[in-house]
Amino acid sequence: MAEPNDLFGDYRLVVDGFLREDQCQELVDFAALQEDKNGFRTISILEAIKKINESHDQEITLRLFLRSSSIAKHFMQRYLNHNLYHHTTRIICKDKWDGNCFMTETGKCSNESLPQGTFHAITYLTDIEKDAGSFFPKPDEIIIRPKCGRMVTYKSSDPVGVKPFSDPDIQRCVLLNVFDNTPSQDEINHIDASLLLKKIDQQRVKVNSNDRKKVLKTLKEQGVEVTMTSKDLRGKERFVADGLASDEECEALIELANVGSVRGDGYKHQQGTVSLISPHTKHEMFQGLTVARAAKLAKEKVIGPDSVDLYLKLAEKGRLMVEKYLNLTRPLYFDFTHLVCRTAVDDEAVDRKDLSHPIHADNCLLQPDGTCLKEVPAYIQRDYSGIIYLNQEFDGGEFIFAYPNKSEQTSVKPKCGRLVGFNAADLHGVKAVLKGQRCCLAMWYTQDPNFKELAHNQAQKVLKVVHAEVEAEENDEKDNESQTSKEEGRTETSSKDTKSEDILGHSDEL
Ligand SMILES: O=C(O)CCC(=O)C(=O)O
Ligand SMILES: [Fe+2]
Repeated sequence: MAEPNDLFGDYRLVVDGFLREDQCQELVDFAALQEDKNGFRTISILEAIKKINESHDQEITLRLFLRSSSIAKHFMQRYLNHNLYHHTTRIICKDKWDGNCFMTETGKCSNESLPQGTFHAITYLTDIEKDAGSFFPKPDEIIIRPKCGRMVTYKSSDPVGVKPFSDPDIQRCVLLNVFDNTPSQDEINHIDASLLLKKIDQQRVKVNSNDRKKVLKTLKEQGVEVTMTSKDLRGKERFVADGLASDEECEALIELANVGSVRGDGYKHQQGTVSLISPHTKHEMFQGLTVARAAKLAKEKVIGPDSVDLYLKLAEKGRLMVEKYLNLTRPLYFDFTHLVCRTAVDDEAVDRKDLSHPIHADNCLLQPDGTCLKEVPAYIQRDYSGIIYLNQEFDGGEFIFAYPNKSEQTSVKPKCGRLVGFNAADLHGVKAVLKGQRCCLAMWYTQDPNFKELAHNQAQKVLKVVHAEVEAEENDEKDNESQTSKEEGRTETSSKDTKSEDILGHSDEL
């Protein structure tokens, strides 16, 4: 954090870490469809409300939009130690700026517009290496580099400009928050937006409680069957269901995990560096693939889109089963989804006393006295967990529920298509994987829509584009082939079939 002294001016602050990359991307995409006459893509809270009223599709993005500007407001209030109100809240994206006037962050030349409100907070949504910085011209010029999640604040009367940029690869997007000491329309828009979201929540609860039987029936028809109940597992909200995935599906996902996953993925924050070795035990290797990374790899054509479709589809099946079987009236949302494999490093290490994953709860910090503290850094928003296993060809690796003294209570043997669903506060762990590789799809769910993982929606959008590209390539290929066969006569027609099969085969490969 850079403070006013470093920045030569009162109320000038630069603070990093307000948004993650996926959140920046989501807000950039939200503004993408709204181009105004000056070449800006921009959306306000009021325009967002209209959009959500037309279709609830992007309700989750509105939540993020509201939350991001509320966090900025709370931060400023804390810093200034007095109340503030929203005056203007807008996402603004621009592709180039020729610098023909002193342009402010609102996109207007400074001589065209009077500064509005009392304080400005600009949160960058895109990373820009050169040009396009914000700058304080006085007393000495200071340039701030745009970077996703970085917020710069200043007094509205403090002149701040935007440096010109023309590189076609640059898109400069910011979340503009103007605050004032008295409430105005924008503050009311924020309240209206929150009420709209509450209404959507209530509707969802209503629909949710009505469709339980139907969904469970459909899942049953698809071969899903509960094989261990809460009684068998000696806990209130626990079950095991089989038949969620076929052998082919399990194989495809294991292959996806092995091709696309990053060793140590998901645990970088604990380790400092990415490591081959599991964060839980030195006898195992740990690799994981997030939904966001899977979508990225599909976009880069490293993996086929079908395997990512399958990843999302299976996760959704698991989510539905946990929500419906446990009869939860408030919907479950993905908080985090991870395709994970654990592999024994040394198949000979048979007398291991360690666990593959020590006894823990997914939403609190287990204390030596057996109590569990629901405090950050635990993921306290997580309410339920679900693990779908993908194989059984390994030694050890049983999932166990545990007593507060960490001793084993009940155990579940993984196998392809088996789901274990449980309350995220239940103590559990994984026994050592003694030989081979153990893969599963791990899911953590929340009932707070504000924590809904953005990656699933973002991945769906990416997959739509990738599928369209693959289809277009296939059609091009077919056109070329039919052109060639027309030119070369009937003898060549068989090669056309082989070719299109190749392409399909390739996209189906993973
Ligand atoms: O893989 C399993 O069976 C459980 C893993 C687990 O509990 C976790 O990752 O939090
Ligand atoms: Fe866990």
